[in-house]
Amino acid sequence: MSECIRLTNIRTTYTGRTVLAIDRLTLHSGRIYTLTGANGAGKSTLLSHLALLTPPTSGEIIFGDRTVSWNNGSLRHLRRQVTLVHQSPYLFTGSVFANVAYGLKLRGVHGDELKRRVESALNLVGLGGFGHRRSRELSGGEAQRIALARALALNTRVLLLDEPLANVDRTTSDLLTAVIAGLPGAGTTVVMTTHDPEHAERLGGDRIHLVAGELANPLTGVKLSSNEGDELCRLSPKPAALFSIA
Ligand SMILES: Nc1ncnc2c1ncn2[C@@H]1O[C@H](COP(=O)(O)OP(=O)(O)OP(=O)(O)O)[C@@H](O)[C@H]1O
Repeated sequence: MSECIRLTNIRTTYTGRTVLAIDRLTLHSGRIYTLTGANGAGKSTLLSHLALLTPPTSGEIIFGDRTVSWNNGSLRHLRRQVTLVHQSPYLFTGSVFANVAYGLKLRGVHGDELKRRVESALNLVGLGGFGHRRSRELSGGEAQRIALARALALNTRVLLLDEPLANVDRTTSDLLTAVIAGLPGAGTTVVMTTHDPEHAERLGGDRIHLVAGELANPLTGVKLSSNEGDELCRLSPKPAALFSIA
């Protein structure tokens, strides 16, 4: 199993307060991770580092085989391999097609290839045929699915999803869960944050659980020792052992 992202000795501090302290964390290619933790545990901060949007105060991030350097042009190249879908994604005024096509066009995809990739992404989220709809006329759940389609169309190496299931009904949640669960098969590394243990269980994958900015066992809340962040799959509980669902 090849390494996709490795974090070493990460410390992130705001006004003198350490909000993230991760000695080692390794994410593998083609795996799915659910990122859990209470409000303020550091999930968004970690997601922002993984998206290469903000640097930690100290420590090292290795992306693929490259150490991330925060102040040179290579960052732009690396960022193109990561997509972050925000909890309340912004769709600009215009058609659904234009929204999904936007990032592809920036990457130089045009014509039939553009059309094919947009339609295939819309089909994946169950909204085939929605291309002509106005984005402002979508329901919240539909907008969430379009935002996911926009990310899927880019087919990046890493997909980061911030609470994609938080504001959708059960049917949409099931559909999105099935789509997300299928992504590692295509080689994508997925990290999805959630407050809801049931969502984490339904999606499966390995758990990255944070307690006050540190990696912890999702079952017990006990902080991990420094090398356990490399072995999350060993620590991730089997669903039935963790939660019972009605
Ligand atoms: N820009 C900032 N300036 C100062 N403190 C910040 C900043 N961003 C985050 N924090 C603090 O860092 C800690 C971690 O915040 P973060 O948003 O990463 O947590 P979270 O787990 O995503 O929380 P939530 O579930 O509420 O979204 C919190 O105590 C927060 O107040």
